[in-house]
This record gives sequence, C-alpha cells and structure tokens, in this order.
Amino acid sequence: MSDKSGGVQLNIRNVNKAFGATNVLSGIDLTIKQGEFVAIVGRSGCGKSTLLRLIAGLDEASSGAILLDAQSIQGIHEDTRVLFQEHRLLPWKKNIDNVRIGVKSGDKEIAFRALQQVGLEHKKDDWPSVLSGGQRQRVALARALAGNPRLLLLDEPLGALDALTRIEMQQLIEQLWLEQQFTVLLVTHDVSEAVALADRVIVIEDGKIGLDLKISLSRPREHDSGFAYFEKTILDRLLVKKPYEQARISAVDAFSI
Ligand SMILES: Nc1ncnc2c1ncn2[C@@H]1O[C@H](COP(=O)(O)OP(=O)(O)OP(=O)(O)O)[C@@H](O)[C@H]1O
Repeated sequence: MSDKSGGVQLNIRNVNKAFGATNVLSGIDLTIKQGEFVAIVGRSGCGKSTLLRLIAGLDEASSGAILLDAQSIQGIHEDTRVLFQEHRLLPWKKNIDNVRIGVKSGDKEIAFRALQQVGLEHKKDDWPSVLSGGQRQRVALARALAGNPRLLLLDEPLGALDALTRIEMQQLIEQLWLEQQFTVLLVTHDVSEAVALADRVIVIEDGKIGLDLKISLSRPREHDSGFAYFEKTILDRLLVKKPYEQARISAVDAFSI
C-alpha cells in the first residue's frame, strides 16, 4: 500500500489518440489539481472512455504526455484505481476476497475496513451472486478503496443502477472523497450527476474539450436554481445542433419568410 496521502495532480498535455486513420482525441490539454473532482461528459462516442483509459495506463496516447505528479505514466500506476460500469467481481471469490485483490499485501484487515467504508462488512463472507446490483458495485468500490488510491477513475460506475441506489452511491462517493481527498475523474452520461458531484465539468466534443465549467456551488448540493443553471448550461452545450441540422433549419426559415 502506498504511504503517500491525498490526491495526485494530473497533467494532460496535447494528447492525441487515433485508432487507425480515425482521430478520437485531438490536442487534449487539461490540468487537474490534487484532490479535485472532475466530471467528463459528452455525446456517445466523443472519446470520454478513451481518455479515461489513457489516464489509467490501459492504453497509450498516439502523441502527447500524461503526467501524474509531474511523472510520465508508464502503464498502470500503483496510485490509480478504476471503477467501471460492470462490477468485474470474481464470482468464485467471496466478497472479502474480491476486495483483497485490491490490496497489494492481500491484508484481510485492510479489505475489511474498505468493506466497512461502503457499509457492507456484514456481507464479507457472502458470494457476489447473492448481492443486489448496487451492493456489488459497492464491493467493487471497496476493492478500489482498499488500494488506497490517490487517483480514482470512474467510468460510468452508476450507469446500471436504479435511480435511488444511484443517488445513494453518489452520496457515498462524495463522502469518501471528502474524507480521503483523492483526485477523481468521473465519466458520466448523467449531467445531473456531474453537477451534483464535480468541482469542474468538462464537455468533450468530437475529441476536443468544448467546455470546462467550474461548478461554484456549495456542498452538499441542493437541486435549487443554481444547480439548474449549471445543468442547463451543460445540456445546452451538449444539445447544440449539428451543422447539417443548422443548415436544414436555415433553409426552412428562408422558405417561411
Ligand atoms: N480499441 C478501439 N479500436 C478502434 N476504435 C475504438 C477503440 N476504442 C474506442 N474506439 C472508437 O473511439 C471512439 C470513442 O470511443 P469512446 O468509448 O471513448 O467513446 P465514449 O465517449 O466513451 O462513448 P460512450 O459514451 O458511448 O461510452 C468511438 O468511435 C469508438 O468506436
């Protein structure tokens, strides 16, 4: 386990990623401060998960640099943990043993404490198969926390959960982040989730940063007029008409004069 505490600083410098002849990310420049909570939103296929995978060290950029605390990443970093939409628990291991996978030393006490942090210590000797979807995702979160992460990467981790469980998980993630001060990057389709949790929301458009918006709301966040303002600003940006749609609308307007 790392003895370093607090979050990492993340620097993304002019990152490009192509698959074959297709450019998926172009000239991404982004600095994320230690302990900051940043959400990434964007239309399907805009490159959000690709960016997250590069930061996780699961794939390599075509060009540019990604630095954690000023060090270029080389593969998967020991201070980084990733939570995906699917829990990825091993069905043949009990919950506590799934969490132990996240602990370098395999220490059972550390795994137990991580299960306590997500409120599932009483399920330690159960199999993942007897848990609800939300509980399985909490075990997966415990596995990530057990590694004492300084950078937590969340790729739509709540996407498959029902609305109430989703809100409870959002509150749990926020509480753990406030306590442990790791840096978080959350990829989500849910604009409300991004505004509820993040200090900054980044909108990716066709592989570039289209908007970088500071969410200057106090915590815990209320669904008030300030919240609605940020939601609308982001949604308006996401729903900007595609050029061909704008051209069609202009043509209709010309005929209706
Ligand atoms: N390994 C790969 N090989 C080829 N193309 C890929 C690969 N991974 C991603 N892509 C392409 O890159 C583009 C961006 O994919 P990515 O998964 O990053 O989008 P996304 O914004 O996360 O989408 P979604 O919101 O639907 O999950 C897509 O067109 C996808 O088909």
